[in-house]
Amino acid sequence: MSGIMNLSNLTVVRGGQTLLSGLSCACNAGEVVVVLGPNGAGKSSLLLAMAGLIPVAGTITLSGQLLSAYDRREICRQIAWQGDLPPTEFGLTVRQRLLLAAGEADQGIEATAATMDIALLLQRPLGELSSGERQRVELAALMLRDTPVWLLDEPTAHLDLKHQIRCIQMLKAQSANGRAIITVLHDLQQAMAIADHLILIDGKGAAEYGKAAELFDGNRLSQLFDAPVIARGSVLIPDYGEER
Ligand SMILES: Nc1ncnc2c1ncn2[C@@H]1O[C@H](COP(=O)(O)OP(=O)(O)OP(=O)(O)O)[C@@H](O)[C@H]1O
Repeated sequence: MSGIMNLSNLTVVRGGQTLLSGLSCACNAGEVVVVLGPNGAGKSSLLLAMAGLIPVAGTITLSGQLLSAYDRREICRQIAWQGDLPPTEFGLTVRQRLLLAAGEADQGIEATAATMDIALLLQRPLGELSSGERQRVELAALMLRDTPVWLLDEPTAHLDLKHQIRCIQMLKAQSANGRAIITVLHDLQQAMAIADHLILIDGKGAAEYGKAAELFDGNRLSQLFDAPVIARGSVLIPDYGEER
């Protein structure tokens, strides 16, 4: 395999529990890998492993070198991370948060703020924003960092429908511009809209990697989530039962 990030025979153990074992995959520039699986399966743990933040068995390479051989600063130059909303201490405004992400050059801040629909929030303190507004700020901060790899843990969390769509469109555009994006998602439609490849983690220690077109299958996803997933035309949706 020859992606910008390659996992080979990866095993992740946490709290004495094997979350996944034997996972091999290639994450290529210009492609989106979506990680799906039930709560507690190990999706966030896999991203932490890919950022070099928790120990693993097997190998992870980044730009052709072992991840374990990089220092933290170089990993940060190559990988950007979006996880839970960070704390809002220090009284930073939105503009100051974005300046920190952009490395003090304010080039691109206005355009990025427009893309994430936060232009009117630039002077506001982060601590006064709603969760969805803060999530949009964090996505804008991500866009301002010039890293080839993005590791995203539920980037559409907290977002209303308009901004979920905007986020998914932004991820498509970023991947078309050459970023390698590995993202955890819970929404099947969002996953279908952007995934080139999928990593399915089943919560029992098994993980599977493959082309999205091959792994998006109602039976397979029903089994994965232990929940009914039905096909409506070419779209897979959760079965909530009869409509009222
Ligand atoms: N710091 C930790 N030490 C030990 N075990 C942990 C730690 N953090 C998480 N775990 C355990 O590892 C397992 C996987 O957690 P993880 O957060 O990776 O799941 P997830 O698939 O991202 O779940 P969710 O969909 O709920 O966000 C869980 O059983 C969790 O309890």
